[in-house]
Amino acid sequence: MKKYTIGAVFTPDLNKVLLIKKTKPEDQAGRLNMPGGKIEPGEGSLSCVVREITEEAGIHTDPNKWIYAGRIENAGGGMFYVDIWTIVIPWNIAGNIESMTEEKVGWYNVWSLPAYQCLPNIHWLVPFARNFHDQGNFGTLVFGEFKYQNQ
Ligand SMILES: Nc1nc2c([nH]c(=O)n2[C@H]2C[C@H](O)[C@@H](COP(=O)(O)OP(=O)(O)OP(=O)(O)O)O2)c(=O)[nH]1
Repeated sequence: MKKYTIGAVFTPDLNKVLLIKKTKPEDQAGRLNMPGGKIEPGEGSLSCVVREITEEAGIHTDPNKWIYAGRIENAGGGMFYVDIWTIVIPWNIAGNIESMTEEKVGWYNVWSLPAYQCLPNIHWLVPFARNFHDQGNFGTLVFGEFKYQNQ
């Protein structure tokens, strides 16, 4: 079973999301995704997302501030899952993001994500994750478990 995390990181105004230009795996190369990566043996899902954001964007995030948003997995389960985490970070930390690997990180306007550059499910994962922080939308919060059809 392959286990991954991705982190939806927002600025305090909820207008910008942190995305990374992927170079791997092959099906993601050249496209924008949220930062994240593989959960190491013995590592917790939350620890993984905190570590990956540091490794990829050079910022430390408070583990207590992350919200678990849901999980996407293959239909039937057993092959892989991706845990989705989300956080709002303070402006002074948002201003300090830095690409730590060849995969460049940057802030993107949530209202005008570049259509063809993003992984397809980014277009629903971003508003889904954003909803957890949007006080205007309290009461409509939906938690999820989303399964993909087996290929
Ligand atoms: N948005 C989105 N992300 C996905 C999907 N499937 C999937 O694996 N991911 C994410 C989870 C991981 O962050 C990343 C795949 O891991 P990776 O190739 O970048 O990293 P890796 O396994 O080498 O792990 P690491 O070296 O960064 O720890 O893609 C998906 O369907 N949608």
